Amino acid sequence: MTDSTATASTQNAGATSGETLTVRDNRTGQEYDVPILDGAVKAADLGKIRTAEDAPGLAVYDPGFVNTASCRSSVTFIDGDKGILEYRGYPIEQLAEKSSYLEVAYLLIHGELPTKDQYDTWAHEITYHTFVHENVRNFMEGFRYDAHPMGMLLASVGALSTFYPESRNISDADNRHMQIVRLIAKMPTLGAWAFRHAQGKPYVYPDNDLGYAANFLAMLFKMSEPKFSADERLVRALEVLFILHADHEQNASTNAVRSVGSTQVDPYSAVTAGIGALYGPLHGGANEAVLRMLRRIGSVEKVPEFIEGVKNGKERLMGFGHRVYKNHDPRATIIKKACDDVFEVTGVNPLLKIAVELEKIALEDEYFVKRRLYPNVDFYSGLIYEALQFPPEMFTVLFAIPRTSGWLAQWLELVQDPEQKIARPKQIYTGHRTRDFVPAAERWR
Ligand SMILES: CC(=O)SCCNC(=O)CCNC(=O)[C@H](O)C(C)(C)COP(=O)(O)OP(=O)(O)OC[C@H]1O[C@@H](n2cnc3c(N)ncnc32)[C@H](O)[C@@H]1OP(=O)(O)O
Ligand SMILES: O=C([O-])CC(=O)C(=O)O
Repeated sequence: MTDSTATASTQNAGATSGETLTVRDNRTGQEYDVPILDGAVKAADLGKIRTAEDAPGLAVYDPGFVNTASCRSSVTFIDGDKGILEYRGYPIEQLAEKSSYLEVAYLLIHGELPTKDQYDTWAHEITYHTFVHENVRNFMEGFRYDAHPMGMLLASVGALSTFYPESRNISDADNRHMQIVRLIAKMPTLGAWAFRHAQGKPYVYPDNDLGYAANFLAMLFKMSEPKFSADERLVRALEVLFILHADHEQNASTNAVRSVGSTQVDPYSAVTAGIGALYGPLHGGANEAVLRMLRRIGSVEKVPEFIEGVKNGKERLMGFGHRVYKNHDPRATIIKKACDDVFEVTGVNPLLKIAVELEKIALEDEYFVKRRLYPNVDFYSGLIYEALQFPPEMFTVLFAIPRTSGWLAQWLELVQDPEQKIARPKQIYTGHRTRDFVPAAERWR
């Protein structure tokens, strides 16, 4: 039993469909009878008793992993009911206010805040690995003019693995460190090039004299909008967004990184899987979807009608709801405040009014209250990105870049974990059983 506070009765081992399994919570002494379905017990039915040992001989059926802990981790702590998020024990509010993205990346990867020397070495390493091989650049130039930047990023990160074949040796600590540095360093370069590609503009090389976020902005906007690399308030706003997006325990993309990483593949391939998962509109792609939704709604007057559509199941309120946060997402609160700082420089994004009205109506509406749906990290971030003149297609790239440090921290934890096994879930088979094959010539006669 891995959960020290709860055990289950094993008296029903070997039970089959239609029967029930009795599980006992040792903390409360309470016993539950849970139904057995096709040789499995629904994890949701097990309540607080969640380990596979609770149902000996049976699979635990848990679509979407609502009640399944896939790993032990010391990277990020979330209390979804209280709206608490901590990286390595440090509250997100303090990190967003007082730290820098590179310091947070160091913290996530190494587990502790850096000393001055450690930070200087780390920042130097990251800064001097921002350049990307010219053949990757040529590869990126081959994409269609309207290629989605997330698709370009995904493919380019996958391609990087071929430039560093030594990255397949994941048992060597120095080698692992080198790939972690390379990935964190090169993501902004690849992201900026994907953006320039869509704009039909020449790619801009990294400037090693600039900090992480400032360098990224320079590669994006140099020649067209130099003010974005100059205004410190905007650089800081981007830095804060990077900190807020750096990690979020076992979200879908991190789970993808861990799942692929569990095969002991190189970290570029594992992170590529994470980028693919993040691209989806129910995950990181929601920030792009929110902006498109706000534009489609068009005015504050149309908000009630839109909300009705959501309640009738015709629409989904993008940027709302979360698997873990059932009270509020602390990142959304910080981002909403950051909007004010950014809009002071750029002018207010007119879509803000629609977003605020959506939140106001939703938070008073029984549908959302009952389901405990609140704005998540993606609800307000797009408004800042748009004020910084990013097109919506870039929003998820702006998520993927900082999430790379979190993915890699979790990957590192995974490959160093002696309990780690290849991720290979069971299934509940619902198809045909053995039947005789009839050759095509006979079937089509
Ligand atoms: C960085 C991130 O990934 S943050 C999340 C970004 N994603 C989004 O913003 C997309 C919109 N939100 C959603 O789709 C969901 O809330 C998710 C994917 C984030 C979480 O999904 P789950 O934990 O599986 O919740 P689930 O889909 O079971 O929702 C529970 C109930 O709330 C409803 N619901 C959940 N989110 C929403 C929403 N945004 N709008 C309308 N209804 C919603 C569901 O329809 C369901 O209702 P029901 O019980 O009547 O069937
Ligand atoms: O944790 C989740 O499910 C999604 C999320 O908020 C994130 O990845 O930042």
